[in-house]
Amino acid sequence: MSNELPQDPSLPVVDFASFGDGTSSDALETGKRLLQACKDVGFAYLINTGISQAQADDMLTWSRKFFSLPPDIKQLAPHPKEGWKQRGYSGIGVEQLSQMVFDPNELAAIRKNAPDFKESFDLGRADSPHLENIWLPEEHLPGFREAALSFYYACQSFQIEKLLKALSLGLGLPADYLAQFHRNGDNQLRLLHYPAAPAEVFSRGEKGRAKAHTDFGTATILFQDNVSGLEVESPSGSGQFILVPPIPGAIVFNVADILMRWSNDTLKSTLHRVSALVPQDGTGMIQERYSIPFFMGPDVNALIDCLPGCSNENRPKKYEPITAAAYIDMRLNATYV
Ligand SMILES: O=C(O)CCC(=O)C(=O)O
Ligand SMILES: [Fe+2]
Repeated sequence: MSNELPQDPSLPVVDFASFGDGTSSDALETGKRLLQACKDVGFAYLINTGISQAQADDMLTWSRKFFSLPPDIKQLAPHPKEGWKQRGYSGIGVEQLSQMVFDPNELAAIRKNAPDFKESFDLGRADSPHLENIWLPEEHLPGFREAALSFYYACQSFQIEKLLKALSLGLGLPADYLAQFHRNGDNQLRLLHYPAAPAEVFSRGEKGRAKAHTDFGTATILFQDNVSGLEVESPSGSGQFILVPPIPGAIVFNVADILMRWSNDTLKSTLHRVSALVPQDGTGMIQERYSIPFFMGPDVNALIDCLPGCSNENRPKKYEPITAAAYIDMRLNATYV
């Protein structure tokens, strides 16, 4: 796999080339480096993960094919109404507004309410007892199901065999420590498509790509096509956002909210967003963008209690233990009030 690393990448780079099965001193070094990135920024570029750029490109090509299908076909795999059932196809938010709003207050209200201008398809493991995948009838896109599941399992293998081990080692814990809370594979692969649109609909705030947010689960890895847009809040505390452009061969990693709580806020779940960047091609159009996050979550019955080594006299435990299920319920209730 080729890594054309820029001179001064905007995030720390963590190299898994010599991680092996997580037992060597090199593996410990990788874990420490990853942990430092989690403390400093909450984000990193990962290279030599074992998931090749060719695999990611192949999945991005499937994603393009999927989203190019007619809307009524995509609707044959509809996302359930219950927001927590993260499976199947979600269409682009219904357009809410006229192009002719100039009142600043009205515009501010619209900006706040404008749905993200994107469509998505979610899937998980094939054998979940409580959350089944929702597929298109196979004849509409033969091979899609198999390709998507195989990519899902490639991400999960990296998660279990390397990433959670590296995090555990970095935290000074046995390599398999975090994996024991991730036995059921409650993860989610999301194909995302941000359609092209004229630049002014973004600059006027009528459409956005993804508003600033943190992710819910343990951690996320993200594959992007070659259209930039992901931005991460600067650790300087200035409130500014740093562009995280795609680097061929590199995967973007971030800590999510459960891991931040679990680590007594030692590791950071950092705000990030997707902006519509105006290309310098004079067309005035914002290019479409495809990305694929893999959201990792602990088993629903896992007890999220301060990890060993993350609290002491000077840094007392901030949070009560909570099961992952109760935590997620709490967050969803806060979102949909
Ligand atoms: O599309 C991207 O690059 C990031 C998406 C994201 O942050 C999310 O879906 O949580
Ligand atoms: Fe995110």
